[in-house]
Amino acid sequence: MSDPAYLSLEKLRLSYGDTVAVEGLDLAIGKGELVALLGPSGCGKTTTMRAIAGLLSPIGGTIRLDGADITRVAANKRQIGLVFQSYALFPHLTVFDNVAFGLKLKGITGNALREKVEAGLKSVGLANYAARKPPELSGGQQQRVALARSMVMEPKVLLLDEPLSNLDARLRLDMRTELQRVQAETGVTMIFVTHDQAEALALADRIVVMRDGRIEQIGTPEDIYNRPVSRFVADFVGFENVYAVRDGALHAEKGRVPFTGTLPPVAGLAFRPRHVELGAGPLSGIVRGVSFAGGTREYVLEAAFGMVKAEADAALPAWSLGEAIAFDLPLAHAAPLERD
Ligand SMILES: Nc1ncnc2c1ncn2[C@@H]1O[C@H](COP(=O)(O)OP(=O)(O)OP(=O)(O)O)[C@@H](O)[C@H]1O
Repeated sequence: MSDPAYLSLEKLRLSYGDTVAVEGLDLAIGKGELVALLGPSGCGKTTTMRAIAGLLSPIGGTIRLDGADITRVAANKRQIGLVFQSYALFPHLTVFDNVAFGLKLKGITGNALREKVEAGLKSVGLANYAARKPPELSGGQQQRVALARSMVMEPKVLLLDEPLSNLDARLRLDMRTELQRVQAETGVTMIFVTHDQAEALALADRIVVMRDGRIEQIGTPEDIYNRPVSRFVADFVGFENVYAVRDGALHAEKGRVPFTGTLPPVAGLAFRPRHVELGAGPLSGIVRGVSFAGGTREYVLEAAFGMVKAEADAALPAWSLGEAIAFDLPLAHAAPLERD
């Protein structure tokens, strides 16, 4: 990340008619960075991408790329590539002609065209598939053709909207690696949209968590995973037990958690299920759910203050439904929240 503001969004405001979808968005992305926009459905991820691509005109704010104000520059003049979740390949054209399509529009022909297309296909591991047509390819291969088609245009920024969402779990993992490799080899700046936290954590240099058209938190995957700033982010990255801190006490949905230690001056505390200590401690709950999850067993406990999600090594003897368990929420493992 050499230049922290290769692409910058400043006070960006985006709407569909009277509906404001994105409000006051500030974001600076460095050259060569791989940034994930993460958030639930409807939080404004795609809308933000459409504005960066030039497919939606902002009602306020500025977009700068490589030192130039591109807020009002037409989409096809921005040098920004776009890969959508539906690959939108031309089914009747060969893989070669699909990848060549945009280059031809730019007037590139002959050997120069062939070399670029072949290099593009090689970069996504499809050098031997040039003569096939999209229906003769797997979903993952089609996705890679779409990636090659964007990459050969040598975009300054590549936008990927849910690029892996149509792939099965196995292909998804392969494509994650593929995206990281292409990004590392070409150094292209990439922004991708996902509502899958595992995907964002695995791929991104930085994650932008969005909520209701605003940014809730920006940080490295480690920041987001270990130090969520709010209940919203904590929920999103798997802290299933989130409590508010008020008047020196811990508050859950149904009342106070009878916590004896001194609480830090924060707005909330979040505990991952695997950090709930089962079998001993000052708290107690009845087992209302137990499920085997491979290496661990997941428990839902009903305590007086509400439900608690816990996890224990599957090698340990299992507690049964209806059994009462003592447990502890160890402060040492809690993530402190700046905002509830
Ligand atoms: N064409 C449209 N006309 C009116 N409102 C729209 C339009 N497209 C999106 N919206 C609204 O704008 C808001 C943001 O939508 P957006 O598609 O950016 O969300 P998203 O985070 O990408 O969601 P998803 O993960 O479901 O794709 C939502 O409230 C949505 O209903």
